[in-house]
Amino acid sequence: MKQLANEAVLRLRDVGKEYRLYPSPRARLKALLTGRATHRSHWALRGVSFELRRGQCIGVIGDNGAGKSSLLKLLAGTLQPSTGTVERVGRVTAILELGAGFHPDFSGRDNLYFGGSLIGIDQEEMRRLEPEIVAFCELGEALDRPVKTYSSGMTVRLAFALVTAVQPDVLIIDEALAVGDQHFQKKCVERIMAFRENGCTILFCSHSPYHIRHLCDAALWLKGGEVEQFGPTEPVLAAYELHTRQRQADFEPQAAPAGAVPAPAPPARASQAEGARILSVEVANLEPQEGGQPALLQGQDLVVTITARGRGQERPHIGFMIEQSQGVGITSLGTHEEGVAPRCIAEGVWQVTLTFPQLPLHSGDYVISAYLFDATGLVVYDEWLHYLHLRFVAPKLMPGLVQLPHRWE
Ligand SMILES: Nc1ncnc2c1ncn2[C@@H]1O[C@H](COP(=O)(O)OP(=O)(O)OP(=O)(O)O)[C@@H](O)[C@H]1O
Repeated sequence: MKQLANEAVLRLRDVGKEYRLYPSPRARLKALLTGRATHRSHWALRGVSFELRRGQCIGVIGDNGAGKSSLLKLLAGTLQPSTGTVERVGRVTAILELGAGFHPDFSGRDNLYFGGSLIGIDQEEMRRLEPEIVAFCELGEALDRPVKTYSSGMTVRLAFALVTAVQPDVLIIDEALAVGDQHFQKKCVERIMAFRENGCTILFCSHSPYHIRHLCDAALWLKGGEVEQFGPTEPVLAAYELHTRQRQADFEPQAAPAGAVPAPAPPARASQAEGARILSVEVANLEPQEGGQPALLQGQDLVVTITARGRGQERPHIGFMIEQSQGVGITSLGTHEEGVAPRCIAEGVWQVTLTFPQLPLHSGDYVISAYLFDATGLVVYDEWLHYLHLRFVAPKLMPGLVQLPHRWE
């Protein structure tokens, strides 16, 4: 069958998922035996309808408990919907709960055949794929040891190599990739990107707005089990970030009054890469203000210096983002995207200075974030999200957000 570029590969119609909560295991058994309902029901998803087309990359976002994992499991087919239908076209592969299907007493190699048969790879095909999988997972001699002797990182490597040995039509990924070392994470991301270039539809759930912004062409925001928004990434992400900030403000009644902006906050996320982290983010010519007001930028140039420690000898990449304080993204930049190499200022310590001459923004309050990436720019080592709020006063008062390059005739 000829496959059309905009053909739907996944279609959900009015999908709901109910979890039944019993007061005790005994009550569950009793309900089973008597057929009388003694449970409390919890609808983790309700009325979810959308379509994914071939080649789309979708990021799923939402607060804890919004139903993201339940949705991914329904799409993967490891969970059945309580209402509605999920239609899949072609091969759907899920990287969820990696390694959960392995048999602990079998060797890694035997588990390839065992696990492969569960995801539709027969013995003959596995014999053909085995050398590639073995090379990718880099387990060496450990491959012939029982899986129960593996670390969680080793299990993930084997499982990832197995489930991605054949390019699927749809790839579903949760945060499982956070396990495993940076070297392997990078390989995984590269493989996923290659799938994407070959027209595979990718759906992933991530708490990293950077990855969603850069990898996805659409975002799906789940709120309380329902689709709050589904559409092009940027507006959905901006709306979600605004919601997150409002939620935070509701939870922090002691925080500064409306309009006031907090002083530099500690980093939003500590680095997980051995030692790789942002060391400082400095903005030149900032004058602190009283009464919780954001620091005032003196002059018209915005000059930001970001210093970071890399991983070993690797030359990392550095990213920057500026947004309106109320959550509208303005620009994000990365050295990897512009072929810029951060300068080395001490062993393993790197720095960039980013200058926006005559900052073309209108007067207002802004917030900046800094990112540290690996040498490919794919893996985020560290992120200081909304690190510094600042106020900028443009020479002229004009409505709007930014002065675009323009020409009058
Ligand atoms: N097996 C289960 N039995 C009962 N309730 C469940 C079960 N799995 C999930 N839930 C509930 O369903 C809701 C959605 O859970 P889900 O794990 O899908 O959310 P999530 O968006 O992935 O959350 P998180 O970001 O915290 O991982 C939550 O209220 C959760 O407590």
